Amino acid sequence: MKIGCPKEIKPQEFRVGLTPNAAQEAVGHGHQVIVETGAGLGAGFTDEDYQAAGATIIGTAQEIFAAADMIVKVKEPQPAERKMLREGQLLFTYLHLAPDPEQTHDLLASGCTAIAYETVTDDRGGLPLLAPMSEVAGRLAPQVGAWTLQKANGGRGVLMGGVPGVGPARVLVIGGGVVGTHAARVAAGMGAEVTVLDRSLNRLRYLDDVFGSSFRTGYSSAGLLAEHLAQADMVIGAVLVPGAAAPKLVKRADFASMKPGAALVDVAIDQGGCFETSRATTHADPVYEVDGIMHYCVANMPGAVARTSTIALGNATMPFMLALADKGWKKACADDPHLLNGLNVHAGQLTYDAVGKALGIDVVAPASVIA
Ligand SMILES: NC(=O)C1=CN([C@@H]2O[C@H](COP(=O)(O)OP(=O)(O)OC[C@H]3O[C@@H](n4cnc5c(N)ncnc54)[C@H](O)[C@@H]3O)[C@@H](O)[C@H]2O)C=CC1
Ligand SMILES: CC(=O)C(=O)O
Ligand SMILES: [Mg+2]
Repeated sequence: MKIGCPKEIKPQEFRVGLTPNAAQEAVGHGHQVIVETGAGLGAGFTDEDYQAAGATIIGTAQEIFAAADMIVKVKEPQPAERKMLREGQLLFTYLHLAPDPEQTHDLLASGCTAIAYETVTDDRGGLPLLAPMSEVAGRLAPQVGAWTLQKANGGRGVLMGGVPGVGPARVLVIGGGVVGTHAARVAAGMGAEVTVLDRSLNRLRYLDDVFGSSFRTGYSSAGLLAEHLAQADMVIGAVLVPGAAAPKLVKRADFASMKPGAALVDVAIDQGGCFETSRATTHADPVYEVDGIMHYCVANMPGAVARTSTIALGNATMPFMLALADKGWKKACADDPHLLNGLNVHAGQLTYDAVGKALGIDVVAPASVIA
């Protein structure tokens, strides 16, 4: 199979879909790998690194999209990339379709087959291709939140760990999954007083068992959420209902009871965000203010630490990428129901229920398109 890796074109996105190590594995499996010139530079990989791995360097994205059987990327295809996708071509990348009707319609119109990293599952109920980037974004969230809390950035002027004689920042994390756990660990490590709310009692039990007294846990009811919002210096939004648009848990009306200059970090923004007032921002202009509350809503946070993120993502995607290339997508999905769960679009039809529900589009059963 011919595997194509274009340079990412989303603003300030420095990750790349294939590492030289992944390219080398694919070449070792008998595949041809074509990489756009400069695609890896943001993550510290040169064209020569890819050539040494056996890949061919190509001058333009147009040539990659025209030649490749499978396109491997990081972020959802941008409008210019969507125009280059074609019937029968396989796209393997993050998609986040539920909050993005334009992208969904373009993918359907292209006739391509699209497998979304974020809905591939594993045996333990996890999302193995979302997890590495959730680990990164979770660990980044208190760091960017602490920056947002600084006075010059519009924040409340509160130091995460406080100092002797002055108490620490209060950090509320909504959603105790991968993002929430890593965010809580780092915020607690910075000395903040941290509470994590979740709707899963099993998850709260796990957090309590593993992290003991380093942060508190609570059941995410509207009443408890309101209590904690009023106290918080920083709120990290980390909820997920897989594939679906994020529930809007914090409303604009809640801001009246919050501290002026509090920082909201909406990591769930790639699924539409869990604060009513959230809209996606970029690394170039990450923060805006609504009613005195600062919002950080960057939808590709891991792009800020592109080298760490690219390697972490590549570690997770490689076996799936190789299965798709070795077997073709139909057999790879037939053999692995977890990979089949990643199928969102095929030949003009949606194949993922939560996306169809969010956008009001009919869905066909994924099993029916691999039969
Ligand atoms: N902005 C960015 O750059 C990035 C965003 N993300 C996003 O972060 C979000 C979280 O991802 P993960 O932590 O991997 O998901 P996860 O599935 O590990 O955790 C989500 C948690 O939310 C909880 N939850 C669901 N509804 C809730 C509610 N009403 N109240 C409280 N908790 C609730 C679930 O029980 C679960 O524990 C996703 O939208 C993901 O796409 C992930 C990586 C990067
Ligand atoms: C998960 C995601 O949206 C990202 O890594 O950019
Ligand atoms: Mg997006």
